[in-house]
Amino acid sequence: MTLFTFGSVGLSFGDSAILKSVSFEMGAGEIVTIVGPNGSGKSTLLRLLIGSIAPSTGRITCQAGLRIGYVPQKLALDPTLPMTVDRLLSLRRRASRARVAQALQEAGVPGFERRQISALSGGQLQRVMLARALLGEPDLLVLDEATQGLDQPGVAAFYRQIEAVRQEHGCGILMVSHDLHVVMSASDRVICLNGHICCQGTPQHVVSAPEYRALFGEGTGGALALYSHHHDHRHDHKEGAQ
Ligand SMILES: Nc1ncnc2c1ncn2[C@@H]1O[C@H](COP(=O)(O)OP(=O)(O)OP(=O)(O)O)[C@@H](O)[C@H]1O
Repeated sequence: MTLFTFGSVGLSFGDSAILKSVSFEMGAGEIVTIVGPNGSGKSTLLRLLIGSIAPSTGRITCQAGLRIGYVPQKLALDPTLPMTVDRLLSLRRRASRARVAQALQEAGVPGFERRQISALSGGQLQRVMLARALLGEPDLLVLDEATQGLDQPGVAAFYRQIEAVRQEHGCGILMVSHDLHVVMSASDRVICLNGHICCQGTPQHVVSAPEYRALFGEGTGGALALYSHHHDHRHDHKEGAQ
């Protein structure tokens, strides 16, 4: 079953083409990761999917009644504002205590209802945000760099939680991430975006690219090698560029 389809989607802000002819689809229960350099349009693609902006060209089709749970990059909340976890979780929709407790349990922060948001660690806050997304019983979880600022064990633990959520709920998961080495193993498919889809495939396919070896131990330099593999085209996003 297809959750959504992007058909030749393009997006321009004024004169700048941010996304050009992006076509892909996601099946139920798939984990797909979008990687790409800064400013390559990853967050914009997610914003198109959740409907907060409309495409300039092309079409986005979603399965009828598709429920999307969105985990943002950061929570835009004044850290000095007193706010408990269960208050945050009930801001958007009312949920029973039992349901909140269950969502917190599934997200790996059981019993956190009375904690102050300002007193949570980065990893705990991301799990609370995951619990918030789970409350809507999503068919598709969308995560925008949800592990930014977490340390290496925190990142790995968060992805393990995501995989457990998929097993439990069978929801599809679409995420943007810079944690390439971790998402490679956790994803069914990786899409490299740079204004357009440069390449995509299974992690094994990507791993077989010689540049992937450069990812290990070479930090961002290695990661960026992935984006440039097999490129025989330009990235100036002008009309006519592939
Ligand atoms: N509302 C907007 N108006 C004008 N330009 C925008 C707007 N939103 C995003 N952009 C531009 O679109 C481009 C893509 O931004 P986007 O946030 O999608 O990139 P990204 O791949 O998620 O980057 P990063 O890895 O840095 O988070 C950037 O050049 C950005 O400046």
